[in-house]
Amino acid sequence: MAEDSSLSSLEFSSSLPPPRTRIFKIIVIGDSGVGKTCLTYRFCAGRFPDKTEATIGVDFREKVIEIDGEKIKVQLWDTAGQERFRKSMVQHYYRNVHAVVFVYDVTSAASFRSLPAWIEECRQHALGQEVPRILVGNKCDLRHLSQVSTELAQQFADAHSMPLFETSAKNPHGGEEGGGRNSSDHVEAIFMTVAHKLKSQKPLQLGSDTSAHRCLVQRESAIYSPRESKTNCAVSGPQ
Ligand SMILES: Nc1nc2c(ncn2[C@@H]2O[C@H](COP(=O)(O)OP(=O)(O)OP(=O)(O)O)[C@@H](O)[C@H]2O)c(=O)[nH]1
Ligand SMILES: [Mg+2]
Repeated sequence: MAEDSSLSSLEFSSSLPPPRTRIFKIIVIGDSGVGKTCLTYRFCAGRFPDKTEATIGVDFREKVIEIDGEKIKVQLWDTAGQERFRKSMVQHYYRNVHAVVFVYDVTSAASFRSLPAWIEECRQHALGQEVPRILVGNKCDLRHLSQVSTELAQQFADAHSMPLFETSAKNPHGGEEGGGRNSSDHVEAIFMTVAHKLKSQKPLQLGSDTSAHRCLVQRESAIYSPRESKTNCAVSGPQ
């Protein structure tokens, strides 16, 4: 009998679900060519891609990071900047999103001027004010070609209550290629900052209502704000 009960407790413990990994869905948006694919690739693969083509629809990149002993899956949605490649996907970008990264290219004043339109798109998709937004000026390795001053970008960021990061997906340690300047933010640090912010905003909820369960019951049509979503279920692909 004693043997039986120890067997069943062994079976029970081995059938427990493995520790869950929360998913933070972060969308990266901005004009075509600003470097969204390169930035997300740099964060997830750790290097600048050899070659990129215009993104069609969306590409997903994921990286599991650890914050305070908790494993978190950062799921980056590398969206298409070209209208014709994004229009059928836009509503999926914004569904259950946890944070938004706006990207402009420091060598393109036009990409900076487009930012209000990207912010407006977020508004139209009813993104809650609690969803963190950050502003990233990319291609800082080409400072000598810069068309957007840090001061101007900072004013814009302040006006929209966003932190500003200036970086380079190509040379994330900053500065001109081969030069000595070292003023850019590291790509890794930027996404880690977002993840830290999300983690502090969404403390891990313990209890029977597990993330796996919620993911299963979450309906495609269900719209809820990330604040309501205590367990951060995110879809794993285009819906
Ligand atoms: N010098 C420099 N070039 C970059 C950097 N980031 C991206 N690029 C280049 O900019 C071009 C566009 O980069 P992508 O990452 O494909 O741009 P995107 O924003 O994803 O464009 P879409 O997919 O069309 O929306 C490519 O030729 C990249 O090599 C950077 O930090 N520095
Ligand atoms: Mg792209």
